[in-house]
This record gives sequence, structure tokens and C-alpha cells, in this order.
Amino acid sequence: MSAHSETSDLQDDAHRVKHTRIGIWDLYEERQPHSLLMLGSSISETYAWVLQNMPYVVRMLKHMYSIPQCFILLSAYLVVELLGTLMPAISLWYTGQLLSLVETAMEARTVDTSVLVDVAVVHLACTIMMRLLKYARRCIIRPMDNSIKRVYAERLFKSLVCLDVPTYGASYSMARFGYPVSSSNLSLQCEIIVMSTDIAMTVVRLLSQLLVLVTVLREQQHGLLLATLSLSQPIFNWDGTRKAVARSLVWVATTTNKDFLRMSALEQLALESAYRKELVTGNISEYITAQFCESSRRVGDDALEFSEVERVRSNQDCLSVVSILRETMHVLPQIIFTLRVVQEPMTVPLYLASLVLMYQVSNSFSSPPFSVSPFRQCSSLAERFNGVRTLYELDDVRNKVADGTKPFPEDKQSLRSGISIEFRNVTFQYPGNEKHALQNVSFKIEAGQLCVIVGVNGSGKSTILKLISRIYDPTDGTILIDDKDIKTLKLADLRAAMSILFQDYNHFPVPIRENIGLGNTALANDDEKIREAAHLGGAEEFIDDLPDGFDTYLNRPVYESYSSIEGALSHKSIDFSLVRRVGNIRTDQRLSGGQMQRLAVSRTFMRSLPTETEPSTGMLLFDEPSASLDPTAEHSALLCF
Ligand SMILES: Nc1ncnc2c1ncn2[C@@H]1O[C@H](COP(=O)(O)OP(=O)(O)OP(=O)(O)O)[C@@H](O)[C@H]1O
Repeated sequence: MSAHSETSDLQDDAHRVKHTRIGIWDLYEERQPHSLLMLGSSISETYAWVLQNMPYVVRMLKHMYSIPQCFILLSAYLVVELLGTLMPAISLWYTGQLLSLVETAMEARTVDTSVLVDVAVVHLACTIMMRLLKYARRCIIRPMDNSIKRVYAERLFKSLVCLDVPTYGASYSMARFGYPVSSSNLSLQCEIIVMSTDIAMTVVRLLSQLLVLVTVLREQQHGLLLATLSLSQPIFNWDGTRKAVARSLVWVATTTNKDFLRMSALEQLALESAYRKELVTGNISEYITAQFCESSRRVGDDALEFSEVERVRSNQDCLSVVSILRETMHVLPQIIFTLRVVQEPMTVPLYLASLVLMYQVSNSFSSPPFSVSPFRQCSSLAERFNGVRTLYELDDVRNKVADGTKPFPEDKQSLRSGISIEFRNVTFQYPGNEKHALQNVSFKIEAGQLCVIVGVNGSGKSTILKLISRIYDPTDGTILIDDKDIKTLKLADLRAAMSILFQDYNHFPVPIRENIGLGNTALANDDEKIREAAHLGGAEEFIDDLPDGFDTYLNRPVYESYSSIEGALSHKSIDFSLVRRVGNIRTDQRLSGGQMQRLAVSRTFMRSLPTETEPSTGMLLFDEPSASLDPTAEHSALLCF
């Protein structure tokens, strides 16, 4: 590409991105003329967004209805919600009867007490019913949410676990994006059900109450005007809440403020336990404190996280004319009432009864879920709908490293004599790295050969291993395995035929037994083979010395919860040793770097152990296997190769 076209591309790119400076932050938003604009930018866009994602939500509902427990709970939830929605209208109808009672009382000078009793009883029954329904709702939501969470946890696990390295990074962030931050602690799916039902029921409740109000006030002078006014305040409020910060879906906030960057770095240095050792032994605490204060002073009060800056911005609406008008809306019915009373003093009782009725309606729309406008609810719902879409799209994510079709090797016994590898003009660039990790590399290693690759740091040695195991595919050139193009071979077969120890190996958060056993899942439950691999890797002895032996967790996957004492007692140090002792709670086992490496070597050997029917792997790939081993361990490890 020429320098000129690169520049014009950059200019084009700049036009497609809006840059805003907020405090120390630079906000870059992608302009998306016809697609997804984030919540609140326009009602029609939000609704369009909801509609776009609707098929995924229908898929989600079908999925839920196929789970028997969810089906029962969901149906029960909908019935409870519908009943709860109709209650206020029923109560309102009976309260409305008070009007005719007042009218009759004014004309005939007598009060029909049976109507009064009816109204009181129905009102009481509605209140009790509302309580019961609220209780039932709570009882249903938790189990419904729990079973949804379980089903979707399994689903997400299945979708993510089969992704390869280049695909995983992006997909994992997709999955995380699929879960908007929620204060309710409910699952995304359950939130969608709750919010959609709320919106639908808001409409039903609004219409039913409106119908009752109009029916009751129709006969009265100015009755419809009062009805309109009593409803206008909550609707006006809703309109106010729909304004949110317009935001493109693709945005990034970054800061180049040197002092803020320095403050954040020093904060990490001071607070993260990984640096504590150097912090203490290096005598640097005084220096970094002075540096932190200096940077903090230079940044001043702008040293806020982006989310905080945003919150401040969105609070600035409270001084607008609209918000002041909104606050005064509720006095309008009272003003009309006063004028009316001045003109016709006789109508005071009837008017008072009408006002009570109106406030009943108006209040019910000012309490949750009505306090949040349907517009705002719809925006949040749109966000969650998009989450569901992301979740289901994960099913369709294709691995970047495409699987081959040819079985490998054709004859399993051929693995005994090893596998040949050939690189032909291989070039490779890591995604997102402009520098080539390998450029035009060619070599051949014959089957059964021991080959050591030596080179300066960063020359691409580890990368060669990643290409042989097809963690990545070359950007250019060909890799041949036993003279066959590596891309044509079935991935699972290829990987089963080799045993690899990467330089940046990790231990799994499972017990040591499985840490080694997962080297070969066919033998993962064979304790004898696991012990043999541990022996070959030089790990057997120290594992046996651990309190839990092969059952030891290196890092506990679940941490205990401890009581937190607040208030006056908080200054006292609390001794948990007794409860820990009785509960047999152990601290994490700390292994040395060399012991960790022996475990990793053992896992690699596990893969190369032959089973009764099949030979071992045809190729062992080790990336600096002895870096943390002592000379004796290094010697015995090398003897095993
Ligand atoms: N995941 C990655 N993403 C981007 N670039 C990477 C990644 N891993 C390695 N690189 C880059 O690729 C080049 C080769 O790295 P590689 O790890 O293969 O070198 P090496 O020869 O094994 O180094 P060392 O002797 O230090 O282990 C380096 O320039 C490195 O910065």
C-alpha cells in the first residue's frame, strides 16, 4: 500500500470516529449512521434495536420453555404478574363508587352504608392480595433465576471451551459484553423476563386504570380534564427519564495524561500483593509515596475513573427547565380544584372525592415499576436483548484455526518411529503485532531426530512450537508434518500425536492428580500411570510429602468467606485459627519454581505414556524444560528425552 493511500485511509478513519475530551479522558466513538446507537439516543432507534434482537430473545424463551422447571416457574410468574396488574384497577373501580355515594348523599342527604362497607372490604382484599402476590413473586423469581443460571452456565461453558487461542480472546470479551452489569444480581435472562413483563404490565395497568378513571369521572364536570392532569405528571416524569447520554456501541475511553498513568501504575505497585516483596526489600515505599502525591497534585481533582466522570455528566440534568416544570405538574389539579370551589362551593365534597381518586392513580404510577419510565426500561431492555444475542451468537463463532479432514497418522503404530516436521518459507505475525515473529523460515527435522533450537531472545523459538501445534496458522508459507500439509490434518489427531511443554506453561486450578492426568485424558483416572508420569518428571517425591498428596490444590478454586465485624469491634484483630482448625481449612500450598516445573514436565510425560492399545506420542516438544530445575533434576529430565 502506498504512503498516500495509507494517509487517506487514516483520514477516512478519523471521520468515522468522534473524539470528545472529558476531563483527562479521550472518548473515541465510532459513528454508526444506520446501525446500533446506544440507549437513549432516540426512542425509535432503541425500539428498532429491540426488534432486531427479538429473534434471539424468542430463541431464549423457547429454550427456557423446553426446560420443565423453568416452564412451570415462568408460567406461574406470568400469572402472578397479571393478577397483580389488574388489582389496582379493581380497587380503583370500587373507590370510584365513592363518587356516586357522595353524589347521592348530597342529593338525598343519606349515606348508603352497604356501599361503604363493600368499598372498604374490596380495598382491604386488594391490599392483602397485592401482598400475597408480591410474596409469591419473590418466591418464584429466585428458583427461576437459579435454574436459568445453571442452564446458561453450562451452555456458555460449552460454547467457550472449544474455542482456539486466536478466537477465544475476542469471544470471551463478547461473552462478557453479553452480561451487562446488573445491580439485581439476577441472570441476564431472568432480568429480561422481569423487565419485559414489567413493561407489558405497565401498559396493561395504565390502560385498565385509565379506563376505570374515565368511566368514573365521565359524568362529572371537568372530570376528563382532571383525569388527564392526574396522569400527565407521571408521563411527564417518564419523558424526563428517557434522556440518557447518547453513546455509540463501539467506543473506547483512554487517557494519555502522564501523571494519571503514573498514579495508576504506582497504585498498582503499592496495592498488588505481587509487588509487596520488592516494595519492602527495595526500601522504595517512601519514594513512591512522594511520587504518587506529586502526580496526584499535578492531576488535581480530574483524577477520576471514566465511569465516575460519566456519572457526573449524567447528573447535570436536574437544573433544566423541563425538570423544574416536571416538579410543578402535580399542583395543577389542586389549582383547578381551588378555582372550581370558588365558582361552585357546593361541589366541594364531590371534588374532594375525585381528587382522592386521581391521587390514587397518580401515586400508583409514581411507585416502582412505574417510577422508571417505559422509555428507560426499554433502553435497559434493549441492552439486555443485545446481551442475549451475543450469547447465542457465541454458538456460531467459528474457530480461526480451521480443522482439517485427514486422519493422522493413518497408521497409529508409525508414531513409534516419530514424526517429521518441515517448515517451508514460513512467515508469521501475531494478531495485533506489526512485527514479524518469524520471517521466511525453512528447515526440516526428520522423524525420530533430537533437535535443539537455539536463538536470541525474541527470535521466534516458542513461536515455532505454537505453529507446529497449530495454536496459530502461519501468515505465509507451509508446514509439513510427515510430508502432509499441516492444515489438512485433523486437529485433534495432530495434537494427540504430540506432547508439548510450553515455556509459559500454567498449572490448572484442579488437584495435582488431575494436573498431571490431564496430560492424557484417556489415562486421567489411572492413578498408576499418573504416579509413573510424576516419577518421570521428578515430582513424585515432593507430592507425597504434601499434606494432601496428589489431592492437593495448588490454588484453592473457591475461597472461604469470613465473618466481617463492623462498627466498634472493627479495630480488633480477629483470630480465625480455631474455626479454621476445626473446619480443616488449609492455606494454599506454595511450591517452588522448580517444583512447579517438575509438575509441568510430569504432565508432558503423561501424554507420552503408551496405553495398552496405542503407542505413545510421536513427538515431544519442550520449550526450555529445565529453566527452573536444579542440575540433578535437569540431568534426570534430559535422560528421559
Ligand atoms: N502472544 C503474542 N502476541 C504478540 N506478539 C508476541 C506474542 N508472543 C510473542 N510475540 C512476539 O513474537 C516474537 C517472538 O517471540 P517468541 O516468544 O517466539 O521468542 P523466543 O525466541 O521464544 O524468545 P525467548 O528466548 O525469550 O523465549 C517476539 O518479538 C515477541 O515479542
